[in-house]
Amino acid sequence: MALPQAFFHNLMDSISQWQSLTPLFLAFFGIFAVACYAWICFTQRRSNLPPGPPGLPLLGNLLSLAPELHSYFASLSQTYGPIFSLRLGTKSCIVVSSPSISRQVLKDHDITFANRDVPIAGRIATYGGNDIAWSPYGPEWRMLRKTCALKMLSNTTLDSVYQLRRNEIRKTVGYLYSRVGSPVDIGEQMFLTILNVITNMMWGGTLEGDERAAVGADFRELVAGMTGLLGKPNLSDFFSGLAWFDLQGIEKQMRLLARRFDKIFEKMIKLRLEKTNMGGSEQSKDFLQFLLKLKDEEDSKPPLTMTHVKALLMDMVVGGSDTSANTIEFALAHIINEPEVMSRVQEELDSVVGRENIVEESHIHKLPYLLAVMKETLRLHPALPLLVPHCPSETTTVGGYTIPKGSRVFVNVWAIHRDPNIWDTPLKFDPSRFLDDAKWDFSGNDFDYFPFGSGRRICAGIAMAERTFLYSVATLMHSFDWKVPEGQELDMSEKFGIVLKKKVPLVAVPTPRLSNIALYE
Ligand code: HEM
Repeated sequence: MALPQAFFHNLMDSISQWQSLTPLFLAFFGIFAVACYAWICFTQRRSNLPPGPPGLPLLGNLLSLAPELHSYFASLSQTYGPIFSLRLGTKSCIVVSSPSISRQVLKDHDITFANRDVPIAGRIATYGGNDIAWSPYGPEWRMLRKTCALKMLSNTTLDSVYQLRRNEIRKTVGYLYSRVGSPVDIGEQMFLTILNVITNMMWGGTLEGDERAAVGADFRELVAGMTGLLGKPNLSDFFSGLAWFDLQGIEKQMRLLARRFDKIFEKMIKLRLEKTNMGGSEQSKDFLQFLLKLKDEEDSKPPLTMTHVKALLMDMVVGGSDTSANTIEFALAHIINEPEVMSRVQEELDSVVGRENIVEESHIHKLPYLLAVMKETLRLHPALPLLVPHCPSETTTVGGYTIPKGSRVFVNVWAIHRDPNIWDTPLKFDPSRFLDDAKWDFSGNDFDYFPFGSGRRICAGIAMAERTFLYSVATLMHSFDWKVPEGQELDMSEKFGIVLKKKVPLVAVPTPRLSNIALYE
């Protein structure tokens, strides 16, 4: 259903439940609407906002938004240029779609734009925005980011928990071997593998067996629910006066999901504290234990509270799972779709790993073609196509236009990655473009290519994402040949959300390619 229809449908549903709307409320609403409109006209006339499509009184451009926001914004930039503005209710939104303007936002004015305009759904999901992704730029954000960088996402920590990744990926290989000849939902398998790695790093062996599998299934549903709600335009964000009514029910749904997450976190924290109190060899060195210890240290500044601890756990689960799993799913879809790419990936693996061994993480640095496949996948399908929206802490001039303090700034990295002025045959999946030119990496220094963002708010999990992708795809392509089920065709279309995903899940059939059965155990 198109967004405006869906939007109105929801709205009418909500309104129809409100049989008791009183004339007083309607009068209040009318005065409020007229006042908002007058105020917006007044401020717009005085401002030098970037150009943009004309909007309706009060609603602005809300009703013309298309569900696939990233491609819709790309098409608007063809008309209105590399920086344009939209008005969504009372909120100014700015969309940036060129390397030079992205550089101004994310590098020249990095500190000013290193803030977030936190949507209501984001605030509820993260214990009031007390996490890394939604905290405003400042000491608290710095402390949270440093804590994660040092204790969960650094190369040293990642090296020390390689065995966890290895165990999970070997379990997945074993499962796939049991499904030889049958269709497998690859995104689902990758999500569960990655989630198990992350939760293992967070709270170690706290859960075992069936209970662990049950928590995994629960998480997948919860993460999908949360990223879905985070990608939906919410009236309450665009008309703060209406937030109280939660007309689309987004706040209510998010509260339910957040409560379910919280229950799991509470349980893990309780179990971890019990184990820690038992002392001695029972103590393990997982992230949760480190956080709980840091929380009790009086000299930690700013102090780390229990709310922060839970919000960080949420960032790791929600930020780290769907992003990596969806990228792997897109990559495998392209590899399966392009026999030449599949041959080159497998030839490289055979020459570096050999068919008598299994892939180890130490191999991944010797696989330049596979790294090029990762870069090409993230060029065509950057996991966060509009990054996490930025927000200037003061009114700033960018590209000659005024960007008002508090506006929501979308950087359309998806459009830049497909710009024919930058890329030859931009819609073709061609990893070799990254072999010929080594200038593109994940550092965010080049604004032609920055799938992890750039500047202070660049992704905190790049090292983990890179290892997860390369190790998983290498293992899957080394152990199996893949094809789509008889009579089916691969559909490569995307579905927009705060995290981009495949519209149609990738289902493929594995065939073993290693002769020694022991390599699948
Ligand atoms: C293919 C995988 C991934 C991609 C493409 C990706 C991409 C991104 C992007 C584009 C941003 C926003 C940057 C900005 O706002 O300018 C971001 C933020 C973030 N990512 Fe990732 N990410 C991935 C995996 C991960 C993983 C595995 C983790 C951790 C386990 C992680 C944790 C975070 C966090 C905490 C932030 C917020 C940073 C901040 O606001 O300071 N990401 N990511």
